[in-house]
Amino acid sequence: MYDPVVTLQRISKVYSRAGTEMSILRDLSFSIPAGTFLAIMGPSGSGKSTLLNLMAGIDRPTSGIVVVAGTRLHELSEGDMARWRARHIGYVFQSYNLIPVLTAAENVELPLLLTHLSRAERTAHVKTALRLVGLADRMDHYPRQLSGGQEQRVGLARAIVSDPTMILADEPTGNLDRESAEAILTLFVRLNRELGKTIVMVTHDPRAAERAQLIRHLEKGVLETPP
Ligand SMILES: Nc1ncnc2c1ncn2[C@@H]1O[C@H](COP(=O)(O)OP(=O)(O)OP(=O)(O)O)[C@@H](O)[C@H]1O
Repeated sequence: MYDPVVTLQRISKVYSRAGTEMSILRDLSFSIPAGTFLAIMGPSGSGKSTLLNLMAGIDRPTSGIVVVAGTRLHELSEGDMARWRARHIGYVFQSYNLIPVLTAAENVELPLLLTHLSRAERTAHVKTALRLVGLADRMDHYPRQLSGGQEQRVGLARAIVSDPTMILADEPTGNLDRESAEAILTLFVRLNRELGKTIVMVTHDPRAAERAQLIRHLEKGVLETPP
């Protein structure tokens, strides 16, 4: 158990475009205790996805140190980072990002292809993950044969199948109707409460954020706790 799971120390992120520098995150420091379900809110363009991607090791800060699951991410090579990410991060995307030519079960199995698990073990893990999201009867369906809500539940099964240290979700309910969104949020709450998963969710939706234990607002590159 890593506690805190995430520590950000004096993180800054600056993008340069057409000779102009844009400071997206400014001297940001905070940590996320193990077992937290945190929602990050903030206006469009405030850097929420950038912040999530720093925690996932998908992006690197301009300055500052990111420590996730006991690892200082800047010390990893790209190859080590990919292996580290497969072990520790489950990522849920707004637009699901399922591979259309693979079935639900094959999509969920993908992260396990990077592990040493046997085929039989992989199948067992895939079944467990799909059962957990209530889609045991849709294993052989292709994404086009699923509703948006079901596709996102497959996305969530793929994120949890390797039992990662942390789940990161970028607007996971952004493309869903209210009922499907509630189903996904209820799954997040269960994963957090029953399995102790640390979850960081970026969202615009105050009703989604309310389901988290903790809400932080990103405003002009700084994280604020609402009153
Ligand atoms: N690779 C990049 N190069 C240059 N600018 C970028 C890059 N990625 C993001 N930005 C800029 O950084 C800012 C923050 O982007 P980010 O996607 O993190 O915001 P966000 O809060 O997640 O927004 P939204 O809610 O609209 O998804 C935006 O102004 C964006 O244009």
